[in-house]
Amino acid sequence: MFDPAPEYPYPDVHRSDAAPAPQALLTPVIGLLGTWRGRGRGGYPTLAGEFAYAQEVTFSHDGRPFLRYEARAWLLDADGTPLRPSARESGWWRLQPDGRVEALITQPTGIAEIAVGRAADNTVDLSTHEVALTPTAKEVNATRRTYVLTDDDTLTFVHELAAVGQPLQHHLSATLRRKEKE
Ligand code: HEM
Repeated sequence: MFDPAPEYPYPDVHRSDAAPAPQALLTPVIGLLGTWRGRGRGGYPTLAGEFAYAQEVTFSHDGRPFLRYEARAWLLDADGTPLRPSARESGWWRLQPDGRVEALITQPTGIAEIAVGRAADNTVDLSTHEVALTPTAKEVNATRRTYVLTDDDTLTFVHELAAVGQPLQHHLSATLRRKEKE
């Protein structure tokens, strides 16, 4: 006979004052917990021009020393009206002693990144360790992501990209605000 399992008993939490308490290694990234939303601009030498976009980013944890990370973006026209869905990605940021971070990030465009870096002084800086591509993905060689908490409720994000034959350079910058605490 089928014995149904109970509901998953360890939900993710999006704030530092909820149970379970964040694991001690998460200390340098505690300020990121929650959902962030804002606007940015992007471009690349291979693209016709700059573009405007909006982005929503969520960090949560389940009491263990890693963050669950999710981000989705959508393009905006000159009036701020949504044009179409754009990049999405999700992954895991594994916190190590001394603020070292190992991140695994995958995208529906066939790109899987392993990035390493540090979280310290309200800044997380992640650079490519390895990129894996599905057979039909665009060529991506490296990225660099910098997240800076400029105050409790403001997160800036800069993304640099080495792809399709171009050296590492600016692809995106955004300023995000914390959504109401859940
Ligand atoms: C907020 C997130 C992002 C936004 C809004 C964004 C936006 C865009 C846009 C608008 C394009 C032009 C093609 C198109 O219209 O779809 C593009 C191209 C591209 N993006 Fe992004 N992107 C984002 C994140 C990323 C990330 C994380 C990577 C790689 C790890 C990436 C790699 C690329 C590559 C390789 C191209 C193709 C360039 C070419 O073929 O000339 N993007 N992006």
